[in-house]
Amino acid sequence: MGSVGSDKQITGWAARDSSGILSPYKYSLRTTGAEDVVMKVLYCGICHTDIHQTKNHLGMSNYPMVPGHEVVGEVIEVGSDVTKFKVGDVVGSGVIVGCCRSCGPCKSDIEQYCNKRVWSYNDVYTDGKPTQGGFASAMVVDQKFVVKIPEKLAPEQAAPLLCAGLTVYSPLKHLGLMESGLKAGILGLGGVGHMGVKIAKAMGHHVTVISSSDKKRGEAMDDLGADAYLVSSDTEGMAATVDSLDYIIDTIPVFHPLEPYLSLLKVGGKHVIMGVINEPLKFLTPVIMLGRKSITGSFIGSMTEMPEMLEFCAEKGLTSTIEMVKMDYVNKAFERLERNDVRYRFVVDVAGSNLEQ
Ligand SMILES: NC(=O)C1=CN([C@@H]2O[C@H](COP(=O)(O)OP(=O)(O)OC[C@H]3O[C@@H](n4cnc5c(N)ncnc54)[C@H](OP(=O)(O)O)[C@@H]3O)[C@@H](O)[C@H]2O)C=CC1
Ligand SMILES: O=C/C=C/c1ccc(O)c(O)c1
Ligand SMILES: [Zn+2]
Ligand SMILES: [Zn+2]
Repeated sequence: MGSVGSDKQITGWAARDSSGILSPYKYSLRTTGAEDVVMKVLYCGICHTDIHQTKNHLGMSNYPMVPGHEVVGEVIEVGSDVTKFKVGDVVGSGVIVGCCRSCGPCKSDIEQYCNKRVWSYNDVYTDGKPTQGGFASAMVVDQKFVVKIPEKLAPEQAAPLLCAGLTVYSPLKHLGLMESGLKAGILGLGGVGHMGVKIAKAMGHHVTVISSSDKKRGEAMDDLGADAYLVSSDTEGMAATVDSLDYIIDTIPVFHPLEPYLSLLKVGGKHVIMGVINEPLKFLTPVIMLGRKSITGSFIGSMTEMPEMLEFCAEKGLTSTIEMVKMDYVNKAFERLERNDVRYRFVVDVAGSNLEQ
């Protein structure tokens, strides 16, 4: 297996243009560097960001693009200076695979905010080659950006934690929102949102799901354990919830008005924006001033928080709720995710899809 990381040709599934349609694509892995971990990809979750990127919603996409940043794999080779991992370990990697290591954010262990961050795909690595993601038979990742998957977690269910789980855990920790008894709003019950419900419940919060439809009510309450379910177009329900929430995790991936949701926050409440939205959001200033409310954003989490979040999930018995598919279903899965037809994360069984055949 030692040759896999030595400019070996592998197969991934790549988008070639903004249609976003993925098809098999052969490319070479970089030669294994001293700090590199080579993993055979086992599973990779499909995040809504993969749609934004493959369909060029942000106008910055380069093709061919192999997406996928919720990657769980088995270590098949390690570089000479790798100390944290050995062959056979089950490991994960996420959205970021590189940073400068010398700026303020890097020195403060919040390297996700490094302006020289290297994205796991649709970016250029330090060797000048394009980065490619987890919908591929293998990946090479610097050990700093690799995490061990706790044995208590099933690898396929751990995959969505590497982006969706971390994206919720990090702002709750950073904003001091981990104490029990808080009142949470989870806006948009998709991949990130469903982990929001599970993580907030595990922290002892009272969780209200705020959804665009009534379709997920039963599952949200019965399966995910939400305490309340509010449809955003239900004016009476929204009015009854005004001034009651400590925070809202906003995962809506498209333009939406903020004022109806900001009014649900208590004095001092926090609206945390997660969605990647390519047009300006607007709101009238009194809605935040007359309540000292904050609107903030948050981007994944750090590599220090990653193992902490996985351990939190393992200890609390939290897993993601997934629909597992093979790679030949990936285009259908993207299409279903885009039309809000998944409960709650697709995970591709990459190793079981025999990409190298
Ligand atoms: N900041 C960060 O670090 C991260 C950002 N993201 C971004 O967060 C967003 C959500 O990602 P993810 O959870 O994977 O996406 P999903 O598609 O899985 O979930 C989004 C949810 O938002 C709601 N929604 C979808 N379309 C609309 C619409 N037109 N109007 C109102 N509500 C809508 C739906 O919930 P319901 O049916 O309940 O209304 C849907 O399930 C994306 O923009 C993604 O790029 C993702 C990960 C990390
Ligand atoms: O899924 C994780 C990535 C989120 C993300 C946040 C901000 C941004 O500009 C992106 O391109 C992606
Ligand atoms: Zn993601
Ligand atoms: Zn940096």
